[in-house]
Amino acid sequence: MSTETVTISKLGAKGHGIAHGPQGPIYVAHALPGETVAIALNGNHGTVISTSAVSEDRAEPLCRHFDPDRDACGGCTLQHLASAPYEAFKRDLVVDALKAKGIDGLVAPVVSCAVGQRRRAVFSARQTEKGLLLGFNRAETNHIVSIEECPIASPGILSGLPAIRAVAESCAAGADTFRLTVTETLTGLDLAAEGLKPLNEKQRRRVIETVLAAKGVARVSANGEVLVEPQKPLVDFGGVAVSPPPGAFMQATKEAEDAMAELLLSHVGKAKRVLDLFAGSGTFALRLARTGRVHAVEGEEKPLKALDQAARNTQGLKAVTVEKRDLFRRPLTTQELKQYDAVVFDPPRAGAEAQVKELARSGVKKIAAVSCNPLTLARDLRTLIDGGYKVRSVTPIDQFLWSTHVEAVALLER
Ligand SMILES: C[S@@+](CC[C@H](N)C(=O)[O-])C[C@H]1O[C@@H](n2cnc3c(N)ncnc32)[C@H](O)[C@@H]1O
Repeated sequence: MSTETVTISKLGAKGHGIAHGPQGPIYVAHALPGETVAIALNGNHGTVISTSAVSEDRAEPLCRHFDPDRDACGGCTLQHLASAPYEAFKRDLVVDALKAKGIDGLVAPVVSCAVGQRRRAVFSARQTEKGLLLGFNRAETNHIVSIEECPIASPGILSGLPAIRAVAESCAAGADTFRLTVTETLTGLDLAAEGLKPLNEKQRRRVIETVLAAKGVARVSANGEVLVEPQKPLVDFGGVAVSPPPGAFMQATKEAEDAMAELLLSHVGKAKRVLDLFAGSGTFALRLARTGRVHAVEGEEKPLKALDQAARNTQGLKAVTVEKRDLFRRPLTTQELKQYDAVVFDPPRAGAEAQVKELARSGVKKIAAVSCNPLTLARDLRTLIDGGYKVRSVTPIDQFLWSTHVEAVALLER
């Protein structure tokens, strides 16, 4: 390890300040463009010792767990960046990914994210000699930082921390680390533990007693199995009540979900036959079914069942059909796509490569692409453009405040 003084020239995609040293780029966490910093250099990573020229874009972090000089949690990367350059950074993640695929000039301003909106958080937990450790991992390590506050989490999750801790403690057996996904639902907190060793009868009883004594916990599951469910967890997808399965995917903030839904609904308009691909528990399908018949396709059985049940229990929706299908291996073919006026797709980070190849050859009039990865979105848009589609807009949506992740909705037509 050596000491050097460097000047940061830009912010990298992972939120590090990047300086150019004689051996190539040096990545410095918590440093901003324009700043001159003395660093302890380890390989091509620097740790700030002192800053002599402070950027005007620097902001005071809101959370005590962000402080790099203390035991900082790795949940946030960019709390030290003021809001205007922060939003420019997020927008540029999309702009740069599209540019690299020859797609220019279509990116709208970012739909912002406020503090206190995150309704889903994934905690790490472990029993120690001093008691239960519950928190978030320090960046790029397995070390758990115990959490006392979190400005991005919803008030429901924050006020539920004592109950979450008590349930985690009742689940914890041995010193192994496990993950606890906490989702705030309309009926209470939904807690899904994963990576736990199978619980014996005594441990199960302890979890049940803890949940019944705690306030505000709707359900606890371990490795996908429901242990106790005082209330059926319910979420609202555009006026349709859905009970998602334990640990199922859900958009991390309701505000981002609503923004995405509004964009794609305005584009799809009154299309009579709509296909929703990678449909999850029906976040978009159930909203789309207010005006058109919807076929929802998804790889996982349980969310699809929740979607189907919600559609059957709700008055005033057009017909909703569901299909379990692996869209990476068996995308809908050009022939199958013929019956739809509009297609919505919202794949995992890997994107929808196989499916867009079929879509690019199809006659579907309108497409809405929702994505959590600008790189695979750009690749997929390129395929659709080469197949004759025009991109009308791309809107970045900040769903993961102070992280380096960004969502985007692209609207296309032919
Ligand atoms: C980003 S989520 C979107 C879910 C839903 N649209 C929503 O907004 O809640 C991606 C979804 O794709 C599903 N998925 C992942 N791989 C898949 C595959 N190979 N075939 C079909 N669905 C898949 C996941 O189960 C998940 O529900």
